[in-house]
Amino acid sequence: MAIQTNNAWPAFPGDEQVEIASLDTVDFGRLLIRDPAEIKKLLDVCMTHGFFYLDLQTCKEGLQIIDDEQSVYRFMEEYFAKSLEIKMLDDRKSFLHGFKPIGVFTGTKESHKDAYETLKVKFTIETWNLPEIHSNMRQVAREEMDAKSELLPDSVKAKIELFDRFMGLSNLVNSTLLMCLSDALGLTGSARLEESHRRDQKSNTCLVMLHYPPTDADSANIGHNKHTDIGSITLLFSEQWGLQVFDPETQAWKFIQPRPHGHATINVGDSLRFLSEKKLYSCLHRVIPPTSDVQTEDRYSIAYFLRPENAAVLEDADGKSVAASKWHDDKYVMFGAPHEEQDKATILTGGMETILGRA
Ligand SMILES: O=C(O)CCC(=O)C(=O)O
Ligand SMILES: [Fe+2]
Repeated sequence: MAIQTNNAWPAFPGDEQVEIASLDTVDFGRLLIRDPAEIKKLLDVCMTHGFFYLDLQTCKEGLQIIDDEQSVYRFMEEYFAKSLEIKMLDDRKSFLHGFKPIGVFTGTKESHKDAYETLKVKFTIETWNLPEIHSNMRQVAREEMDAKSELLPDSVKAKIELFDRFMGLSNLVNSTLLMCLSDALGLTGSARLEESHRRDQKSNTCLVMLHYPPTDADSANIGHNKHTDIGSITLLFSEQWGLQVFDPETQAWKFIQPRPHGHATINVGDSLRFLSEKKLYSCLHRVIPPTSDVQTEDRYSIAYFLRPENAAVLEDADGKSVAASKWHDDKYVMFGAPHEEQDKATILTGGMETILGRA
């Protein structure tokens, strides 16, 4: 469906008419109270598209995330405006911690590198997973542990209360989705999805803040290459255009319209697809400059990646058993490989290109 992008809000940067994906909206407040109809809707969208909007305006926890989302954007604007030299002090050479400069991974176009920088946050202990701890004590525990952490950037330490709350609530959203999906799939006992995302086990769950600065048409860096997400559920926020999803029906990329001030975008990742005996749909997506190869505005996005415990065993697209942590590490290595190598294996797109057609 071609949409008049000049009527869209937020405004589409540019005069071009582009295809926009029509995504369903799931109500988070209804999921929190385990509304059966909403749970069924959640399962349906995860089995058909694997990408949907989550309305966060219908409960107090959701409203708090929407508020905090704005504070995280303000933090990001300030952080990414620093010089590269300063930001590199936070480079931890890690997929889970600290700063990543532009150009580490492969871009959307042949022989181009990526056009985004990131700041990743993972706390030493995930205290929000311990509901029995009173929130004040939780805060103290967080501050004491992470004040000493060499992995956590100082600018994050300075906003620890904001990140603690935002990541705790993001975790609540993603684990609620996981529980509802287990219910909807009729899973019981050790087969429930929560059982491979246990609170006291090590995982690669983390928060990633992404910044796509303006670029020229002749830049050697472009976009965020096509991929499926590594983990189970991604909670994503952005106020700017650029995210696209591959539509198998038309075999074309479609833009996802940002819906700021109330909605998150959710997508299913490879691990959840593999854990659900491939019943759930891990969708193929990418980020490109909305105006023909030129990124005219700064784009900021916030992704909270829920991933299974490191030791969980997945059956990948080729039917091979792989530990969740190995799938994570191998996929990150593949993000940096040239297109030719990426196209030879199923890892970059979690085997979804076999199902969807080649993007
Ligand atoms: O920046 C975005 O909107 C999406 C980023 C993304 O797909 C990812 O980091 O996995
Ligand atoms: Fe992604």
